[in-house]
Amino acid sequence: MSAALLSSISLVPPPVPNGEPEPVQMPVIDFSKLQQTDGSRLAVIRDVETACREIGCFQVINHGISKSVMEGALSAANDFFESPAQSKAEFMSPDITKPVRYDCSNEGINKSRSYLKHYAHPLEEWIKFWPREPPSYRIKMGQYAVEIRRVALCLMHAILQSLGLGQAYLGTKLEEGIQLLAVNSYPQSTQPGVTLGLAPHSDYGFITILLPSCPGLEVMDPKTKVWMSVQQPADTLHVHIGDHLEALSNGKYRTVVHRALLHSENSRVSIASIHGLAMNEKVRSAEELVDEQNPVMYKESSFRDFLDFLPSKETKNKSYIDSLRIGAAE
Ligand SMILES: O=C(O)CCC(=O)C(=O)O
Ligand SMILES: [Fe+2]
Repeated sequence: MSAALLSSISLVPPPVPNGEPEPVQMPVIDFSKLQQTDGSRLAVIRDVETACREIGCFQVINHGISKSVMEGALSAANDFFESPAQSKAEFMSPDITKPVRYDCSNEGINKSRSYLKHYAHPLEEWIKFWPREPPSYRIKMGQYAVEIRRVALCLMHAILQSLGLGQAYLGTKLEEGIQLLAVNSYPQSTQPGVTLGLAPHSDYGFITILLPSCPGLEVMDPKTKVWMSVQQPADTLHVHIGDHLEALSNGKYRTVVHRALLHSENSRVSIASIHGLAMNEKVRSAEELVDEQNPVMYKESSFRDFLDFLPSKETKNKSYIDSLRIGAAE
């Protein structure tokens, strides 16, 4: 492992190199207060509502995931990408329905991102497909996957409450839902100025929780369309809203357009944990959020529909969320 890469596995973000925009502090949600039953939870639910409506992302503190679990997952990710090409190659496949997929082709939006994607819930069903190299990958990534899902479920219930639907709105559908880990690797930038690692896109699910080894994530301000460089203090988790939550909320909350830039001083790994409903479960705009002024704005769709959309011709002209928006320009 290179010294540069080793030094990037730390939860203390290195200083932002000269010439790059000042990072923006995102709204902060105190996760520990969501566990309380008194007014503190309601105050945090109001903060969740404001963050989701105004910017579509927030950061979570006091989530209870230990530093060693977070660092363990980042170092397992890093060690996987550093492992011999041969052990990564076994996961290369054009079939996007495979349980584990590695891609270093830098095609499409992956300007200079290599990634490993795999399902993570239920863990016992999927972990047997995960990489054996490095030997600690399954243990460390598995621990992180379980912990981050606990946080994700609580946040998704809080988001449903913030929409006025009640935290139990979807019954057990969130618990039965999928978790997909996108484990990303970006080289250190060799060019002066901004270099794209991952081109602008939104994530398909309800929420994505991101853990990076160093800065690089940018989110688009939904009002001004200006890119904001995300500041993620040590030990926090970055959460953003995905396409299916936009659809469920009937547009009250908007999916977050984001991209990743290469860092000028470090190579970078990030782990995106994507959470949504089960593969064939259709997401619909909540009836409670539909009235004469707010007619249904989205077609119903499932994760399976998203997988079918990816290789389709339609993908070339529009994003998945655009394909769901009723009345959007064809
Ligand atoms: O690496 C990042 O910061 C972003 C990753 C991402 O957007 C994704 O995996 O969908
Ligand atoms: Fe993303």
